[in-house]
Amino acid sequence: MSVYTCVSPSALEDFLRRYRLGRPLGLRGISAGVENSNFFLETEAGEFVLTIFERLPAADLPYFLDLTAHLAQHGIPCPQPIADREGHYLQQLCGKPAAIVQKLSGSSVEQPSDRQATAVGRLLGRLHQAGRDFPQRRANPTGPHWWAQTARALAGRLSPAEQALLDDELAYQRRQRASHLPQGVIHADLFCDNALFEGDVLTGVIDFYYAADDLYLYDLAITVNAWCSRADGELDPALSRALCDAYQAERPFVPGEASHWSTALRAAALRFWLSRLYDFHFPRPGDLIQIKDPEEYRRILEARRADCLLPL
Ligand SMILES: Nc1ncnc2c1ncn2[C@@H]1O[C@H](COP(=O)(O)OP(=O)(O)O)[C@@H](O)[C@H]1O
Ligand SMILES: N[C@@H](CCOP(=O)(O)O)C(=O)O
Repeated sequence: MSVYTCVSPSALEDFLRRYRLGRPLGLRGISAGVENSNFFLETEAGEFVLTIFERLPAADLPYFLDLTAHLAQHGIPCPQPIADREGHYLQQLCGKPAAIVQKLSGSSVEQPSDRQATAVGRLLGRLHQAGRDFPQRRANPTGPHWWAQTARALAGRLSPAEQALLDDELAYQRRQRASHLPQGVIHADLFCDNALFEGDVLTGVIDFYYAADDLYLYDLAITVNAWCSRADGELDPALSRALCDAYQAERPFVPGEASHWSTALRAAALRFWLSRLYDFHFPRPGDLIQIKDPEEYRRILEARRADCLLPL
């Protein structure tokens, strides 16, 4: 659970006066999430989610909020940001940037079914298409440059086996070239806890705070690793097929993407192994902090390396 900032009742009252949402009726810290402090907020106007941005660069926040608004306007089920009385999505609370967004119905699943994987694949394909005419650009801050920087920060803290795996994978990824493949706005963190369902119906996708420009295939690989990996790191072939087929029905692959698939899966595994290692070795202070297990992503990375010619 991650709540890094406590909000007093008077601070909340002052904050809400800047919106047309009436008075606060309740505020409850949310038990999931890693990056931001999130709260379910009830006001006289209904239920919302309040996010206090803890470590995202302030200059990037309009991008996330404008992107979510753009996708919502293009039919993607995601939380429409709520504008304040002056029409701004971004405000300040407890001296930090903050925003209120629409609360979506549904809840996340831990063990997705084939139908749920299909719904996620279709949604991701639609999201990539809907992002095509979003005018703002954002380079991916957790790309290869960040991998190398994070690896340097972790030096001396890893076991010899972890260090050897990391060095070898970084060297492998440095030799790959993919800049000719289709790119655009990607979600970049479409894990099971970032999709909401009612039964098999996908009611929403949330948490666009890693969204950026990068390869669509890499986003699909992040999603497949997150949704279709077994406890031992191996892919569940039926789930993976369901998700990828549904994705391709929305955005068919171009030549060259299939042959890059295995590299994309490895890159996606490496990225989350690194961030989890970093959070494990450099935990942040806070009231309710959730640290995700790096070992899960080490197993996924090992399994994708062993399956190095995995067909798409
Ligand atoms: N708009 C929303 N509607 C409903 N629930 C939400 C919404 N936004 C966040 N949540 C809940 O809050 C949790 C954490 O949100 P998330 O954006 O993933 O946090 P973080 O950015 O810290 O990772 C989610 O798993 C979900 O349960
Ligand atoms: N999904 C990532 C961590 C990022 O946290 P989120 O709560 O913002 O999705 C992981 O599982 O490592």
